[in-house]
Amino acid sequence: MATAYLGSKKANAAALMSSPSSSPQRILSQDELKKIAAYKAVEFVESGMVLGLGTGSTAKHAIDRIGELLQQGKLANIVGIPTSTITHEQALSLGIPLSDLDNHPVLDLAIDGADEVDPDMNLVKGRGGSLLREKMIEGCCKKFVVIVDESKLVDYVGGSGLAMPVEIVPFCWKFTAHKLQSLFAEAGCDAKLRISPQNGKPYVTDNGNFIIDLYFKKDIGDLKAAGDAILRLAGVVEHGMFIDMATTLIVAGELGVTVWIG
Ligand SMILES: O=C(CO)[C@H](O)[C@H](O)COP(=O)(O)O
Repeated sequence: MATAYLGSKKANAAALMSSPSSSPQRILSQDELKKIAAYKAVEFVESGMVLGLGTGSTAKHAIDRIGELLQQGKLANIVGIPTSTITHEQALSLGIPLSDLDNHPVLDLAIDGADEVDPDMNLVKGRGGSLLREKMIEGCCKKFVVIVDESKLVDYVGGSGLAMPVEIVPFCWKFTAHKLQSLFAEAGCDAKLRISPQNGKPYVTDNGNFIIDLYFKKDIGDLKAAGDAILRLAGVVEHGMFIDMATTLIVAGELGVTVWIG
């Protein structure tokens, strides 16, 4: 599969958006594309690195690959910092040595998926529920490599019509959900408590919190201002917009892999 290395965010966003994602003849499955992006990202990993290990079906492929390379002796002395309990368990099962931010406050590299990527490499993350730990860990990395299949590319944050998650404390969650919805009334925001499909109860994060999923009908505009307004609400722990955090974006599509360096 061909790889293109691109440098300028705006120009290449346009190029990526015009890639033929709507082609009627789909050759590779979405999961195969995720795996291709993940394996490409692992090419950035070197022995001795402290690595942020992301969460989700795309990041899972990268962690499997890191485990495989360690077992083959092609990588050594890796320290992984997992972004969720599920990733912690996966990494442990693969024999990847693990640590945490208390012991390794600066990471060499993190690899993680995303739910949306806008033309400026701003992300929506957290549909898998791990946004707080992801943001803490990925905010401490010298390099943050984001891996997606081309379906994750959007014109603007919220543009997929799917959720922008916000982690909140459980105390009076309806009050906080209402405040969040009111904040984005002009964008036609709908705020919904995330429910666990396993037990029909509120979804509880690794940190014991709830998640409110925000759905926007329109572009919310200034992301930094929106993020700051969300964080000013008492009851909010963190939001799923990762603004100006990604340093490298790897997109796998039907025509090949694009490595987009911000
Ligand atoms: O933010 C995340 C988890 O909290 C994931 O990175 C995001 O949901 C993408 O998941 P997937 O790789 O399964 O599509």
